[in-house]
Amino acid sequence: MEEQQKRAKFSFEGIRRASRLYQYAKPYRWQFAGGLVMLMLSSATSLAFPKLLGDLINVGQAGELHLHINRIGLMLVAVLALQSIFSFFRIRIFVSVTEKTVAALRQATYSHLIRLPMKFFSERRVGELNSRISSDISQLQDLFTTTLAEFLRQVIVIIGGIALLAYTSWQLTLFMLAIVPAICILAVVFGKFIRRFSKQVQAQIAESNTIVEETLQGIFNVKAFANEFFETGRYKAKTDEVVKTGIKSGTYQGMFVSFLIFGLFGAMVAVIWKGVLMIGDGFAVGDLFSFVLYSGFIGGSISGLAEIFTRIQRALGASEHLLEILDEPEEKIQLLPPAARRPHFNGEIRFQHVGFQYPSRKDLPVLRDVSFHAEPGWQVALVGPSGAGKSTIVNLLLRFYDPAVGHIYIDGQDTREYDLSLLRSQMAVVPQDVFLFGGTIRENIAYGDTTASEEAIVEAARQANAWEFIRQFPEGLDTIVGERGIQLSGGQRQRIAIARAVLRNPRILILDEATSALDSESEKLVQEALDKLMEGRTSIVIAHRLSTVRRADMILVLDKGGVVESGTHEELMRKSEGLYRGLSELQFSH
Ligand SMILES: Nc1ncnc2c1ncn2[C@@H]1O[C@H](COP(=O)(O)OP(=O)(O)OP(=O)(O)O)[C@@H](O)[C@H]1O
Repeated sequence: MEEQQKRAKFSFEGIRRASRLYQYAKPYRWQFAGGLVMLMLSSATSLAFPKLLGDLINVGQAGELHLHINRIGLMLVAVLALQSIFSFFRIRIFVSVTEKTVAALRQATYSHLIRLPMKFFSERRVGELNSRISSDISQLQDLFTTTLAEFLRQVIVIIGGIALLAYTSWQLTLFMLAIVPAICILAVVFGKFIRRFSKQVQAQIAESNTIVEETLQGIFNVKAFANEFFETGRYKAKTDEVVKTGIKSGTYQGMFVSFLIFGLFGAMVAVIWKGVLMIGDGFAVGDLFSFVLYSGFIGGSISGLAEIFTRIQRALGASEHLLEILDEPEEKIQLLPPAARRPHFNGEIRFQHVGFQYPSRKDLPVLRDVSFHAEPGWQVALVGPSGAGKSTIVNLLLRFYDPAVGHIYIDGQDTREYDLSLLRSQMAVVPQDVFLFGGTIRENIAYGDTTASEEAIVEAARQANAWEFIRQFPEGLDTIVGERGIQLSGGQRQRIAIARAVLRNPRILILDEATSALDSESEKLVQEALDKLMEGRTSIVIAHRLSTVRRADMILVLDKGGVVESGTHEELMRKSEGLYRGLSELQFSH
């Protein structure tokens, strides 16, 4: 029952909601109208054929073929020529409108998607979002280029055809109409039933594609865990499901087609039978011939409508998915003028009784009553066992999320009151797993400030101790890294990330220390670069090795979401029962 209600709502609400996507086509509405005119003209000319052929037979029957053959022949050629011209322009115009509309829709969806808050991304899979932009939009493209045009053409043929038929013989038209619409209604009901299956097949195909995408992206893990057979099994199970549903859907489709053939051709036979009985008295053989042709046109169009109806419903489903994304509220970010990006903050940070849980797991408090105060230029180290909430503190500072209770102040002002883009422009992150985009080293460093000059980039690389190794590559800054380029070592990637941060010149620096050990030479270079980078800025360091936090101005020891100890290394070491001292002894005992 509930399912049915939902589906009924889907039809009416769906069309209304999907019509909102019309805004992307609006700039091209006149062009689209031109295409519609072409479509109407080409459909109308196609309606002239049966009439002309019928006339040809009639004059033949009357033995006057030689008198009229040239006239009718020429008219047929003219109709053909007109139809070709109209069809060419219809396709050309519709394709151009569609391409532009679909590109606008793609751009709008992507630009919206990338502005959504982190909360949105932490709850969704990349593969799923990817398919929104690729396959859902392609379905809409089909709708605009072929489906809609087909739909209108069929409607014109049906209405125009019936009008012409009624003109030839209204009795025979009534007879035909008594049979065909009944079949048409049955066809639509059947078509709706089939649609359920094609939707299911699509969903299953999307799921199996997600497996391919995720395992290829994470191929390192798949291989390292020797899980090739496990993944093959998982993929096989999913694709086997597709086969099962696909075959079921195919069976019903087959039944649907046979039903249409039997019903429609049966109707045609009935019409011919009735028509033959009516010949004579102003109704000639040629008229019956054109009548049957028109009925064929109409029958074909009606059966085509059911398929088109299914396609429109599918496109409605796709637009529903897209609208779901487009309706998600964006983060309040904006393009900052370069002047606004200049150092702005002093870098004083205060957490006041901050409590937090992730929106996706509301029952699990991740931070409880976290309070601390860092003076500008301080180096604050966050230590504590895995899952203690260190990264969460950073997430809140970057305002990926807002605290559930309490406040975070920067320079005495609540972070919620700052412009989000300005706030983030004052920070830079050197993450644990450095992500390099598949481009040149130059582009990767310039990610910190996309307007930076060549000199600034080189200087940043120098400061990050990265210039030495970059210079040794034959292509220098233009060396391609990432998927299709050379693979950099862990230490090199870290230094690229540091150069990125240097270029950004942030007031607040966030460092997520790499957990993987670098060799001592590389470690020295990275540490040196980091020390230089931290100079004169407030920095929050997520420390995994206690050896690096000794010089911190303040160490916050976190456990189960709360700050259990805080102070300098010396202060904390004095607490004989303290967690920090315990952890410290554990790390240095071997
Ligand atoms: N996006 C998220 N949605 C729901 N829960 C999350 C999310 N991110 C982290 N958590 C949970 O919040 C808790 C704290 O995680 P957090 O990443 O802050 O810990 P951490 O101290 O940085 O750990 P580690 O040192 O292992 O990185 C964990 O229990 C984790 O499962």
